[in-house]
Amino acid sequence: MMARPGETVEVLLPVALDRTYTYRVPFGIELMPGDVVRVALAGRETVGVVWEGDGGLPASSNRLRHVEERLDAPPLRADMRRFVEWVAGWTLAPRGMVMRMALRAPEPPEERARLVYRRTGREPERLTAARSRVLAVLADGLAHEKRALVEAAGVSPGVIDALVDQGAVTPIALPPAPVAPPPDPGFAAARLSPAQAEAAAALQQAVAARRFSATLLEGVTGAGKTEVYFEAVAETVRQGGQALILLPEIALTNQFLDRFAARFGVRPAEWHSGIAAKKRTRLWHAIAKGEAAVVAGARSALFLPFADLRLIVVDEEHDSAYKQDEGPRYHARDMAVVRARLLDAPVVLASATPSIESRVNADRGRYGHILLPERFGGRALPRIEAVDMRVEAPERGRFIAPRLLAEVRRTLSRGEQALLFLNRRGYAPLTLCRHCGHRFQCPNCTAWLVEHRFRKALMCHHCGHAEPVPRACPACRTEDALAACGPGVERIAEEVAGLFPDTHTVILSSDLFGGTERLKQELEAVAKGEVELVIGTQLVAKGHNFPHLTLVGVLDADLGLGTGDPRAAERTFQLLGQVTGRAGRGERPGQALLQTYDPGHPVMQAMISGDRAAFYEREIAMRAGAGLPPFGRMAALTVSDVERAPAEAFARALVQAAPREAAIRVLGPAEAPIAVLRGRHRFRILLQAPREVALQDYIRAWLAAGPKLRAQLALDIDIDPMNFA
Ligand SMILES: Nc1ncnc2c1ncn2[C@@H]1O[C@H](COP(=O)(O)OP(=O)(O)OP(=O)(O)O)[C@@H](O)[C@H]1O
Ligand SMILES: [Zn+2]
Repeated sequence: MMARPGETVEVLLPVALDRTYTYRVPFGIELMPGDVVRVALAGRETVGVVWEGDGGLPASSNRLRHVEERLDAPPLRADMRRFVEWVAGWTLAPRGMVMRMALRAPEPPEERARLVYRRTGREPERLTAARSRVLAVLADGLAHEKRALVEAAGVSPGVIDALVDQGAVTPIALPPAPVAPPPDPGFAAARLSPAQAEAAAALQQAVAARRFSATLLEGVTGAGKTEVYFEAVAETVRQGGQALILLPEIALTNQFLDRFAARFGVRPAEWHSGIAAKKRTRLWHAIAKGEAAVVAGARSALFLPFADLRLIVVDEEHDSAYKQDEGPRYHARDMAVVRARLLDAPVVLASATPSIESRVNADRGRYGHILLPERFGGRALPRIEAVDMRVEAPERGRFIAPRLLAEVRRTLSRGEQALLFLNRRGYAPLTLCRHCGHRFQCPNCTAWLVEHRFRKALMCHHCGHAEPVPRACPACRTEDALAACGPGVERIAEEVAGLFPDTHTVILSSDLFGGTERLKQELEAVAKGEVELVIGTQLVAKGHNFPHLTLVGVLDADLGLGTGDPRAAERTFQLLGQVTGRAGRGERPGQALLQTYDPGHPVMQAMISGDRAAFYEREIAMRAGAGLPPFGRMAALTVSDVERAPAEAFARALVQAAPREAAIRVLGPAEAPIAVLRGRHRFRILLQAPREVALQDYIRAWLAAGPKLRAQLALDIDIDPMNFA
């Protein structure tokens, strides 16, 4: 509904509030929902969005502030406004905070034209040596950029300016190069296997239908799922629509971008926090104009202002990196399905190890289900065996069992690549004093400090606290008595260096010196086979294609089990499935060894037998029996305070105020497993309810009537929690 000068508009502001603010429309403009406006709030200027509500009323009060101006920005479209409402309603995050994610770069970009220089044909009044060198370069009759010209002629920029002043050279303004060159769907279509072709055809049909559909594309590791969904993307581009591909670790996936370029002739537009601000702004506006046809992005790309989004692909849909763990706590996979539904467009969820949620949706017919049960090109899945650490223990102070060591040797001697996987950064997860037993704990968190030898520091993996490793124990003052307990990847690297001193080894861990750029390079070197032995954390498990890798050794396959997380078995199954799935993707067959103290565990059994179906069946039955997601719904409320007592008292008061509702169980409060985090004491309340209960409505009503937060208290709401720490 339009609001005219003198009437009111409701404006949603990017602040932690649910409500909209009323402003008066100034003279000279009319405003519609979705318009991006600049307004003053509490003495500060801020950019907001005209929202649905009671706008369009006569502004009776003279005290009402007026809108400062409407920005020259693409309006937030109706489908995006509905999406914002939906995400806020689901996560119970303030609408303003969700809208903020949709308004990442509203200010119009500086579209600075590129200047190129050409000869006019007129001679300069005075011909110096420098000037004639420039004219010689320009003798090809083409237009050159200033920087190129300066370099080619070996002159200073002033020489070119002087030639322009004298009319010998003229600048020409070219429009800026497109921020996202168009992909060509016909560039190099892959030759698909019959199974792939069938899967691709089904997805292309879903795109052609231009209706909502959700499809689980489940294919074993190396099945070629990427090639399959690329065909759906191609179909979308052919029809003139836009496609979004979500990836969990987009900042690291040069390989993916190159594969896209091999298929479509150009790389897709990339959207993640590593993209420079200027480029992001240009991209944001290009996407709003419908110019960027394909975007590959992190979860925040869901909030991009697509003009004509007709396909969403969520690759590695099981990945827990899709859950945002601060601010609005949304799960990008689930919200991708919502966004697709609001757009009436298809969404494809791809994984070799689907989430239980998606599997259940597929089993129940809510999602389509496409299976690729075999690897591409007739390649075999790796052979997987357990190494029973109770009977095949490594030597004292070592972490690699003799059998795994022998396999590493054999692999290297054949000129193939091996990966040792341990999902733990640093050197040792615990440091203690041999003399008095003192353990190094984080001053801000209930967590042991992890020793990082390369950085020569003890670090907290929760808050980032770091301190130098002391010579003397701070408790008993004994010198040189500190002992490292347990291994991290750095310690494995030390063991390997002793055993294979001449082997080209690399550690891949998110805290590698040199950051993302270095990691990308190392990953590429691994893919090219330039590295013989890789030691890595979960970062190496994600979607990479390492054709030379034939052996994967998992040093502690039990690591993720035995936590209180209801998804512990599922997560471990996925992680082990992904990391072992890196082996044998090239010419040579692969194998994997899992070091475990519990080879009979259902997860280990599923890995060894390869009977994935049995694992899903069992896990789904267990969840159904216990009323756990996706059969029941959960929410976690975390109360925190800098002091312990008020946090606990408030959590208790909150539980006491919980309305009685037969179907909803309110558990707690209990101290959170990480009882103190970043200096805040934490108490947790868990809610469990059957699927059909509107849990958000219950929580909303409860909190509205319950005790009010005061002073340092904070309450954090997590619907469908993935993190129970
Ligand atoms: N039709 C095809 N033609 C040529 N090569 C293909 C084809 N399909 C797949 N491949 C190759 O097979 C390998 C595995 O494919 P891809 O990475 O898409 O598998 P995936 O199913 O995504 O595996 P994962 O789940 O482990 O990431 C890649 O090197 C890919 O280039
Ligand atoms: Zn800490």
